[in-house]
Amino acid sequence: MDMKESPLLALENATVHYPSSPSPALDGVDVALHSGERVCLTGDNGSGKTTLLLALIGLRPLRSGRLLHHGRTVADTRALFTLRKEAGIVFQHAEDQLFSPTVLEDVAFGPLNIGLTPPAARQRALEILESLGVAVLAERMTHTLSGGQKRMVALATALAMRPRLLILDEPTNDLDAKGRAVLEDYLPRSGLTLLVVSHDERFLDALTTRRIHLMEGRITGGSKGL
Ligand SMILES: Nc1ncnc2c1ncn2[C@@H]1O[C@H](COP(=O)(O)OP(=O)(O)OP(=O)(O)O)[C@@H](O)[C@H]1O
Repeated sequence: MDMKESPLLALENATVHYPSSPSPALDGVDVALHSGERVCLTGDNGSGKTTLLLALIGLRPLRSGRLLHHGRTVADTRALFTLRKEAGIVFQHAEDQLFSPTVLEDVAFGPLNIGLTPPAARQRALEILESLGVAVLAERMTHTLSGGQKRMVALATALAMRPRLLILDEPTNDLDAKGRAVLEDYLPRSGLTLLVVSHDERFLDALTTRRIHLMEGRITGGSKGL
């Protein structure tokens, strides 16, 4: 197989079950994400969007089917680790991923963890906060931020790891028009491969290049990218 042609991430015939639920949350899903694409994932509440995001980065185990990273099955912890280095995620509830006392410490945490020196990590964190227009928040206590500010900071923590792929679950929730405009400007210019779950049609139109639609755990519309 020509590895250049392989999608960055793909699921093949993927099925996910939650123990407490009789019907599958994902039911035989085939989907592929190629480098440079900006894909949106739509569907009703409970249709499986978040489950699909989690399955794509190996955070939700498959009952059957395969997860592929650059065309190779993600079959062990090492493969999962390599995948996670490339893929950042910002959860629907942004505060779930903020845990340091200050904004700057939170954004610098990942870079420090992968071995940057404290000054280099601080510099990287400041640059990212600056590029998202929220450098003024750097010294703020994280728990005092507004919902929209928390969302921007959570995005900064993901970007600080310099992922190739960014997965965003309802990124415009709590954002005002200015925050939304920053994302609409920054994300396409970043060159990142994007997978975005959103009900915000205007935002999706401005940002994404392809659409996938889920219904009751199955892909029923858009293009699977296969
Ligand atoms: N931890 C869990 N335990 C049991 N069932 C779950 C769990 N998480 C999700 N589900 C169920 O799996 C199905 C898909 O949920 P999921 O959160 O993926 O949907 P969604 O499309 O992201 O929904 P929303 O738009 O409301 O965020 C739903 O029926 C949901 O109730």
